[in-house]
Amino acid sequence: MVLQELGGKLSAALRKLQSTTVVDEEVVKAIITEITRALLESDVNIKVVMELKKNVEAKINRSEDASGASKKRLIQQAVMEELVAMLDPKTPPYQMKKGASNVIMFVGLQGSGKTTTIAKFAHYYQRKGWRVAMVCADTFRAGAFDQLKQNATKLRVPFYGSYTEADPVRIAEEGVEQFRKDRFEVIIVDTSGRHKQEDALFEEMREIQAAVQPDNCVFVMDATQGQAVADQARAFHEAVPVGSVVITKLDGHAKGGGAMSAVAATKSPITFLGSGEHFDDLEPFVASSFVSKMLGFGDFGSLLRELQDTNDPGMDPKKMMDRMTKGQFTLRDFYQQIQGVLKLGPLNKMMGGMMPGIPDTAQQKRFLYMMDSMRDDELDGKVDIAGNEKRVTRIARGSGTRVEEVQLLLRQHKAREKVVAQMGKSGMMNAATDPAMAAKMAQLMQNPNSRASQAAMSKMMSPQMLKQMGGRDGVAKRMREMGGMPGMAGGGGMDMASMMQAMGGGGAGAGGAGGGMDMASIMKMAQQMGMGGPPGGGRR
Ligand SMILES: Nc1nc2c(ncn2[C@@H]2O[C@H](COP(=O)(O)OP(=O)(O)OP(=O)(O)O)[C@@H](O)[C@H]2O)c(=O)[nH]1
Repeated sequence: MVLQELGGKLSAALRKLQSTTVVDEEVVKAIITEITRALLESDVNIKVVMELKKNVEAKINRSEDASGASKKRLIQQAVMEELVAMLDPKTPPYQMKKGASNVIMFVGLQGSGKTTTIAKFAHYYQRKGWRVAMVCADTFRAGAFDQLKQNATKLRVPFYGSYTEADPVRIAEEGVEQFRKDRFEVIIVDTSGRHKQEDALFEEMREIQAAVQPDNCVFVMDATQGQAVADQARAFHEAVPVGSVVITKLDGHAKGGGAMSAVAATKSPITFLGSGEHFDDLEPFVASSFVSKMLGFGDFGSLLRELQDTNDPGMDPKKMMDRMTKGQFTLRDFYQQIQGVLKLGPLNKMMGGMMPGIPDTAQQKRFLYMMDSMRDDELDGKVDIAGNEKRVTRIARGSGTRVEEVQLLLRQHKAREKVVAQMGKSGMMNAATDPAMAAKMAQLMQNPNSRASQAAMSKMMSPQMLKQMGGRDGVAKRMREMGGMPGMAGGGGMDMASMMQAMGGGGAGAGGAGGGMDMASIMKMAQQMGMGGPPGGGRR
């Protein structure tokens, strides 16, 4: 997770709200001051910070007479919205077209992390099942071709380049032509960087751009310089049609917030963030999800996007739901579920708190390692492992765990399988995946403090679930808590109600992950199975 420090400071300021009962002018002022300071410390431009402050204050002042609880929510919502607005240039980025040749030219200064990012980018699309190839048109830096070649070989991605040809335009043209002919879907062109912005670099970029006619120019930029990158971003933007930006080296860097807001100000959409030196360290960027995650509110949006994007047919969430409605629950399903829970972050903890007997995060991860050592037929429940001592020992050894732990995993899986089988038989699973029910729950969550909503919510639950939640009072308490949670009760595109509706509706945006991923089913399944959340995305 990038920008931890800033996130920690911002959420600490917001958490103060939770502990105060009286929200008077002084409290509001103190919180806004803390947020302002946190942003300035992460090098966000002072003008941008002042604008944000002004907007938050205006939003709060507009509803002067709001009561304590709703005022808290209002402040949290306003902060969320303003942070999202700061990072979202509202310019749609280039959309990759499946089945066509998308030529993507990467530009950036030397050392910005361009070549590394290209490998991450290739890996990202490759994992999703796209046919990827790379062209090295960086003839300026000695060793650039070797670096790209090494990465491409590790990733098993075809590459094109030359040790002898000195003309980058010619290499780019030839490489792209060959890969177009071979119908590659993502053709990445690496171009040279220079130590600083100079005319020769921009001229070369323009020539390559004219020769290969890329569908998108991705500008790679190093975050460590903070807001100072604004000039650089503008200069590249003027030289070539930059369609998206990747910001690198955001891992633990104090100035990241400055770089991100500076880029957003140039109206170039940020599409990915680099957060380390490994191929996996690339996070797709969506402002609302990012802010929500940064503040520690969990990130349903990107979880669902991952679910939709997953390319492994065994990990298809729709198929998983289909199987579950039939009462089947394989180890592979268990794997997906644990992954989903792990991705929920703090929300995992919150939901976990509702249910006893949930393995902690470390144990969940060890379960994943064990399942990584299993064969497909074992994951798919075609053969039994529990009775095969040799396999249990082998799996323990392969995953660096103990035999008893593998047995624990198998027992936990069996227990869940039993519950799903029962639910499947009773038809409860079908009710749980009913979008109308999700919409109704969403509506009720809009008034978490109303006694009528609490009663209606209780009525929607099965007697066992109601009992588990501590009866009507327990449901009321849970609703109030969720309603009072920032990001849950509205705003920032992350509110519980619209999330439920989106997921339940199965339509646009985050929803539609097989139509079966509504909040009601997630909550219900979580309740029934002693787990914390929805099934997770593709397996690594
Ligand atoms: N911590 C961290 N390091 C990164 C990240 N991205 C790249 N790097 C490191 O930054 C250094 C420069 O990256 P390169 O990819 O070689 O740089 P480049 O921009 O391709 O350089 P040119 O090809 O000369 O333009 C390398 O040591 C990378 O490992 C990131 O997201 N986080």
